[in-house]
Amino acid sequence: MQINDQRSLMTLAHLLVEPKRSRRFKRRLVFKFGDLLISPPFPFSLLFFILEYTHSSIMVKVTVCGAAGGIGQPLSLLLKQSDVITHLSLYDIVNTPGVAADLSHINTKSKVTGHVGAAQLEEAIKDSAIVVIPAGVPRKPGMTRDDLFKINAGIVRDLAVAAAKFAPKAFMCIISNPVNSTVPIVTEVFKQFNVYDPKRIFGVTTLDIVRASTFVSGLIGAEASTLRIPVVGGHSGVTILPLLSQVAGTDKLTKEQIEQVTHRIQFGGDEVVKAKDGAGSATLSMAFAGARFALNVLEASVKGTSNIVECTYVHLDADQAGAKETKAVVGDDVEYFSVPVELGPNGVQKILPIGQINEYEKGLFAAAVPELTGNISKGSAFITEGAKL
Ligand SMILES: NC(=O)C1=CN([C@@H]2O[C@H](COP(=O)(O)OP(=O)(O)OC[C@H]3O[C@@H](n4cnc5c(N)ncnc54)[C@H](O)[C@@H]3O)[C@@H](O)[C@H]2O)C=CC1
Ligand SMILES: O=C([O-])CC(=O)C(=O)O
Repeated sequence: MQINDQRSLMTLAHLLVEPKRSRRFKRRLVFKFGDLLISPPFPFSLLFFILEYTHSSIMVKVTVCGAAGGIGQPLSLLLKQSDVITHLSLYDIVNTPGVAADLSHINTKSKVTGHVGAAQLEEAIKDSAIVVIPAGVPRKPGMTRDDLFKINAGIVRDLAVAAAKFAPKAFMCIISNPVNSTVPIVTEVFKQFNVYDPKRIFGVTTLDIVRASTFVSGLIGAEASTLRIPVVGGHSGVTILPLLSQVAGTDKLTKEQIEQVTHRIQFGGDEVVKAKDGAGSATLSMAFAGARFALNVLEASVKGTSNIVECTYVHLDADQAGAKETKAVVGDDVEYFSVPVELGPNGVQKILPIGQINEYEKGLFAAAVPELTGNISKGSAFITEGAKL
C-alpha cells in the first residue's frame, strides 16, 4: 500500500473526529473512486478497495543509505525511536547486518533490515517513503566540501538512480556533501528517469539552523531549543546565510558580535573537522539534525500535520511565489537555494519568502551567489554531460 493511500485511510479516521476536514476527504474519495471506475468490473473492484482499506496496516518504510557510517548509525538509532516508521531499511556497502541486528533489539515499532552492497540496493530502497542519504566520504582538515565531489558525486548518483527506479515517489533527503552540488545531481537523475518532482527532493541544511540557534542563544539569553533562526542559501562556508536581523533580541548585539557569530555559523563544520583532527566531520549533531528533518517530513506527509516549516535546500520551482521572491534577490541564475519551506503531504507545500534582509546580509548574499551557482552547475553537469545512465 502506497503512502498516498495510507494518508486517505488516516484522513477517513480523522474525519470521524474532525468534521471540518470532510471537504478535503471527499475530494480524495472521489479521486479514489475515479480510479476504480476505470478498472471494471466495478462491484468487484469496489469490494477489493474496501478489503484493502480495512485489512492493511499503514506501512512507512524509511531507507538510510550510508547507514553504517558516522552519521548513518546514530541517525538510524534516532529514527528507530519513531512511532510512525514501520520499516527501517539500512543500506551501506559494509557492516549493515551488524547495525541492523543491534538496532532490531530495540522495542519500538519499526522492523529493521540490513542490506549490503549494490546487489541488495533494490531490496533496500524499494517502495520507501523516504530515502535519507548520508553516504560518502567526510572531510579531513584542510579540505573544502567541494573537494568531496570527486568521490561523493558518483555515490549519490548511483543511489539516486536506484531511488528513481525503485522508489520514485520517495522524499529524498540528501545529507552527503557537497550538498550544493549533490542535490542538483539527484534532480538531474530523476529527470532522466522521467520521475522528477521538485517538491520531493531536499538538501538537508538543518544542521546550520541547529548550530545557529545554539550559538546565538547564549548571546541573546534565549532558550536554544526554542530559538528558530532562518539560515538560507547553500551548505558551505560563505554560501551559508544566517538571517540574524529577523531574530528578536539580536538588535542588542554589536556589529562585531553579529559578524563573529555569522562567521561561526558559516564555518561551524570546520570547527568540528579541526577538533576531530582527521577522524571525520560532524556526525552526532548531524544525526540529530537529519532525524529532525526526516521526522518532520513524515509528520507533514504521513500524519498530515500542518504548519511545519524547515529551511531546506530545494529547487526554486518557478510555480512558487516564494521562489520568485528569492530569485528577485539572488538572481535568476540561482536555481537552488535553502529557503523556509512549509512541508505538506507531498513534500514542499509552499516555498515561503526569505523576508527582509539588512545591508550586512545583502553583502553576504552577494558573496554567496558566485560560489553557489558554480556548485550547482558542477552538480547538474555531472549528470547532463556525463555518461548516459
Ligand atoms: N549536510 C550536512 O549538514 C552534513 C553532511 N555531512 C556529509 O555526510 C557524509 C557522510 O559523513 P559521515 O557519516 O561522517 O561519513 P562516514 O565515512 O563515517 O560514513 C559514510 C558511510 O557511507 C558509506 N558508503 C560509501 N559508499 C557508499 C555507497 N556507494 N553506498 C552506500 N553507502 C556508501 C560508507 O561505507 C560509510 O559507512 C559526508 O559526505 C559528509 O561530508 C556531514 C555532516 C553534515
Ligand atoms: O563540515 C563538514 O564537512 C560537514 C558538514 O557539512 C557540517 O558539519 O556542516
